[in-house]
Amino acid sequence: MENGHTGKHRVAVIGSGNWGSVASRLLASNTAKLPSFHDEVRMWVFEETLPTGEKLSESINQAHENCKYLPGIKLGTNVIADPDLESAVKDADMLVFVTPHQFVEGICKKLVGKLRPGVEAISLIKGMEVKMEGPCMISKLITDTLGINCCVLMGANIANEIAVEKFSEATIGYREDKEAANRWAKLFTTPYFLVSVVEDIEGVELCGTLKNVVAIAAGFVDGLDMGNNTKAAIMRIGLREMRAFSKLLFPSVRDNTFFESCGVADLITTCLGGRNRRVAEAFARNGGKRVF
Ligand SMILES: NC(=O)c1ccc[n+]([C@@H]2O[C@H](COP(=O)([O-])OP(=O)(O)OC[C@H]3O[C@@H](n4cnc5c(N)ncnc54)[C@H](O)[C@@H]3O)[C@@H](O)[C@H]2O)c1
Ligand SMILES: O=P(O)(O)OC[C@H](O)CO
Repeated sequence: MENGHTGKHRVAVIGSGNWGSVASRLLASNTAKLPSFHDEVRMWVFEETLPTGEKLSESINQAHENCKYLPGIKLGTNVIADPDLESAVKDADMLVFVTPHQFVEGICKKLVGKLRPGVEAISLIKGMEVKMEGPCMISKLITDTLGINCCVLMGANIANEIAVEKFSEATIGYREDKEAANRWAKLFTTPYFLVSVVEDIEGVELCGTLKNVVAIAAGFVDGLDMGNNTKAAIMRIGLREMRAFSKLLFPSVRDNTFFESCGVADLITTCLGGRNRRVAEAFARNGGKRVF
């Protein structure tokens, strides 16, 4: 697959929160170096007005920094913030979805009929839609709404650590199209971000989704000062339940996927340092009442 205009792939990132900004930075460092990609990474920004009165997208383009979601880190001059969704994706043939999961359906509906032919997608979103008919994976939502192939990238990836180039691993899950998955792996791999590829899209995506539930339990354990042994038990039993639940939803899910970065490693990092753990700890320490 090649982009018709220049022969180079063009990347757009849909989302500019903490992980969206870090992913854009990482991708832009690679597109600047790899000859098969156009330098520029367009990053769609859900527009906000900052306390200074400035628009977030303008501030990003001026300072090359997302002062709200990733303060203190330069994104690279080739990351261009764009508050107009249609304009952000119009030339792209590689789309990275990285918004909170609850916004994806609305975004996809706005993109119907607006994409170039042959576009490929990848989802970095850890979550699922729960509909009346049952759970729906985000990659499937993207594929069904837009009629495009969609891989997933999950892993032990606390964004603030990747922002300062601390070593991390990640797992790309794909269905059938290994060539597309390898292209994504090339685009994401850096010396500090090591990506592996597995043919188990549901397994990889469910790991990224379900570990959040276990992390909340781990946060309760911390908030109740129950100790490390109890927390380890929660993580072990949680991993076993993640596997059982995943296989119940998709019998094709592979055991080995739970030993990739997207599985046990993401579970550990989220239960140690993730936001889901933190929020649950704060809730428990506050006697089960809302903190904010
Ligand atoms: N932060 C991490 O360390 C991390 C790591 C791996 C995966 N993830 C996953 O990445 C996804 C995105 O998380 P994040 O950390 O980049 O976001 P975030 O929680 O830092 O920020 C929220 C984002 O949502 C945007 N937003 C608010 N209202 C919106 C709306 N109505 N429509 C569209 N966007 C809106 C905000 O502008 C902001 O960009 C999540 O699924 C998360 O689980 C996060
Ligand atoms: O901060 P959390 O809990 O959303 O977790 C962040 C990442 O998913 C860790 O891999």
